[in-house]
Amino acid sequence: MRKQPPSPNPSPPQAAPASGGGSYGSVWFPAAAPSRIPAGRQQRLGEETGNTWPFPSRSCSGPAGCCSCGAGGEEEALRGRCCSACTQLNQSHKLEYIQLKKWLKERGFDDNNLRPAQFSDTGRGLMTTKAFRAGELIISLPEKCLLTTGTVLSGYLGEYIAKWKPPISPLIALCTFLIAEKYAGEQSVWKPYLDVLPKTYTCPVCLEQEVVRLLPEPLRRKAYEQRTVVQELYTSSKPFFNSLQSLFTENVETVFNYDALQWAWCTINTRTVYKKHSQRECFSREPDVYALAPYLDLLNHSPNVQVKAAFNEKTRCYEIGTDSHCRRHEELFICYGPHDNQRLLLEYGFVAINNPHSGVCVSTDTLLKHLFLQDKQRNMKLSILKDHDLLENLTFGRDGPSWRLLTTLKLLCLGPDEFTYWKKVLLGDTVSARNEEMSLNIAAKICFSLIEETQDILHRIFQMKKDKASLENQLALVEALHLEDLTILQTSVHILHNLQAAII
Ligand SMILES: C[S@@+](CC[C@H](N)C(=O)[O-])C[C@H]1O[C@@H](n2cnc3c(N)ncnc32)[C@H](O)[C@@H]1O
Repeated sequence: MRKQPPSPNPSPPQAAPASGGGSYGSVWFPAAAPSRIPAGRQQRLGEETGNTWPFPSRSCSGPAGCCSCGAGGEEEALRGRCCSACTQLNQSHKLEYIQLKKWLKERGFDDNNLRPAQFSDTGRGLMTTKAFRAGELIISLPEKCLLTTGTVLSGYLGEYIAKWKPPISPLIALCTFLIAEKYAGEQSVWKPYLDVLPKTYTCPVCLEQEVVRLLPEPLRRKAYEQRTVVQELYTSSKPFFNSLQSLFTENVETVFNYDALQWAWCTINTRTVYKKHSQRECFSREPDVYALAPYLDLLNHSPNVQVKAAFNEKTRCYEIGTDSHCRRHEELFICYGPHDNQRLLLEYGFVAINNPHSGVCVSTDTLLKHLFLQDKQRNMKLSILKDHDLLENLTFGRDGPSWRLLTTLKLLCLGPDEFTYWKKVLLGDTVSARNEEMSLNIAAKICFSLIEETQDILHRIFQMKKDKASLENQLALVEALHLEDLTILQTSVHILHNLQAAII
């Protein structure tokens, strides 16, 4: 048990300077993560980017009478009965959500337009109880409900953080708070929020090694980096954790163990919104941009939605507004950023089906395997490509091979008599029909070899799912990623086939 309970009424987080100011000053988009987390999120929800995103495309294709079609009765919808296409289960009657709503109401948040629900395709999320018009505010969460470093400093940890040298990072301050409060259990003022946080996560740092080995590159490398980052964070924070011993009757090493830090790190990495705080002397220089936003953080991601989100300095609420119409009894989505599936898995531990931002990478190794070793100009071509940054980010997407990939292949396929035209290729001009045909043929060969590799790995996952039931969820996640890649590659094959037919 912790000796000293947290202050019963932690004062509200310190006011942060304008992070966009005014209503919807900025967009729901993440911020630069501290440089010590290279494999973590580079941006946080709500950071200003100048971008906005398209709005919920999700609509029920179920039979008439289904709740989400709008044809069914509200009662039926709220009971969670639905067609198979949009199966959703209202969760708001559950004790943990009733307590969370009560806790939020005490802090000025009372909302009846959204309710927690379990969705068949996206898991737990928020369902609308009314239609939203474009431009309407969908949620406005008072500052009092936010958990920031201000919350941490104003409580019992404040004096320990203030006197600790070298200063800890804002991120580790938040992790420490989450771990200590979770450990406090019934005594924690934040219990209603902590009770609805996920118990486990599926970010790569939490995946078993044998599952990580099944990830495609470059995600696999980043997954290892993420593990190292969290392990190093744990090792470097241990002396600070030890300094908190007087707060606990138990050994702090039991309270602040590696699993606890991993859980807290994932909570912050997957759930915080962007809220900038001014630099404080008691913290290291890493950016202080995190805010945990209870309830609001139940909103799932869709790459096809458009919302605006920011902390409103006038109303002192974190606000999200929609840019399009959203129907009643549908899952309400926000957009975490224009991320491909590898990034979604790395930073949030999930994969979005039909993600328009996803592509399959062609590594330099794969490229080189398909080139002619006897080409005397090979090294010169590779050096030109390197100078023009055309050996990285070569992809197959849902619209076929990327311009970068095709340009790279066209340059590599220049015949000895065509080599002098390499600048034309970089400008996007056609050099010869032979060059066009050859580059498309190699693109198709690469695509077929990637399809084979993906099918092999899917087969391995299929076998492992049978042998290792305990890894079922983790394997399903990696399987979803590869299945999406397979769809992209198969689409690319068709597109390449049409392009080849067009030039013959
Ligand atoms: C901010 S939380 C959203 C609420 C979360 N589903 C929950 O139950 O607490 C972000 C996490 O939700 C999950 N998530 C978000 N969007 C998703 C989607 N489209 N499909 C599946 N899982 C999603 C991922 O686990 C992600 O790390």
